[in-house]
Amino acid sequence: MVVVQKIQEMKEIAKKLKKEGKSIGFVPTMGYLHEGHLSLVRLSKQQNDITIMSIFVNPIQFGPNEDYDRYPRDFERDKSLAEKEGVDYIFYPSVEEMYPEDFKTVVSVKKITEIMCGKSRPGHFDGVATVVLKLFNIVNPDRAYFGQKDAQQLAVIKQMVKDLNLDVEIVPCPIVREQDGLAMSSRNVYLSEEERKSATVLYRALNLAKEMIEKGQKDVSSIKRAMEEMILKEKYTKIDYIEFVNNDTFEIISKVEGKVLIALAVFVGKARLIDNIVVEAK
Ligand SMILES: Nc1ncnc2c1ncn2[C@@H]1O[C@H](COP(=O)(O)OP(=O)(O)OP(=O)(O)O)[C@@H](O)[C@H]1O
Ligand SMILES: CC(C)(CO)[C@@H](O)C(=O)[O-]
Ligand code: BAL
Repeated sequence: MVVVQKIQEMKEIAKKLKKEGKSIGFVPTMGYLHEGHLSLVRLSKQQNDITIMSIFVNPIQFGPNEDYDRYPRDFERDKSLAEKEGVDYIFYPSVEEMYPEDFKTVVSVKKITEIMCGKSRPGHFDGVATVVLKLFNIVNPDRAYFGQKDAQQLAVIKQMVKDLNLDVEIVPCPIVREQDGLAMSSRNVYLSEEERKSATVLYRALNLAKEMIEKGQKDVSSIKRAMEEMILKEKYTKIDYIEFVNNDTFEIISKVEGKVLIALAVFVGKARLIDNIVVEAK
């Protein structure tokens, strides 16, 4: 496995691989790897000749009061996990390499970014779209792998790829969970032992919604109320949002119909955790 820190070098390697007729699978991450990230790598390895992972905690997708400084980082640990999984290249640039002093461009996907995480984290998806487009231009992947855990991010990237006619296939990957249902996230390390127990309520609340829908409940307000009650019963929790949207259009819905994405963000102590589930109403 090779670690590449310079953009020019990464571009030259990607160009050479393409010339040799090799397909490139790309797994963008912010590091502090867990089984969720590694599941993306495994799929990439099945579908491509070469797998490139990026590890970059992207400052422009964090708000001023968010956790950029304390976001967990451990490159040596990440390197050995990636190598064990068979990653061929890690692209690991510095902030200065990605954003030189005269950097001026923003990529902004409209509309679907006005709700959910986009509303709670103004500018977040501009930062994500900008860095992902840069990474695509550097790595030149045939396929790129994104987790369904960040469902809105996945929708933003798909929209950007479509709108800007990018030659990359976006491959969605299922959410990997701990045994008790908590979605794996680098941010889970922020949780104390007590908070970790409360954090299981995100997935429990999503399943409560699913059960209510399966029993015929179609009124979103009633389902949301039941979810809120369940979440707020747990210690250390504060709801950021619970949203029901059409899974294809990301339009907010008030009545359950067709394929619905139920997404939530909940603070458990200082950790802001997200999760979601797709439910198909009969
Ligand atoms: N539990 C998971 N299952 C599947 N994919 C995941 C999971 N967690 C993260 N991913 C995916 O891995 C990629 C990199 O995500 P990132 O490095 O932000 O990890 P994270 O653990 O989600 O961190 P964060 O704490 O910032 O949410 C994204 O495409 C993300 O959706
Ligand atoms: C896609 C991404 C690597 C862009 O910084 C990040 O948002 C993430 O890890 O999900
Ligand atoms: N996984 C999305 C990156 C972020 O929360 O900033």
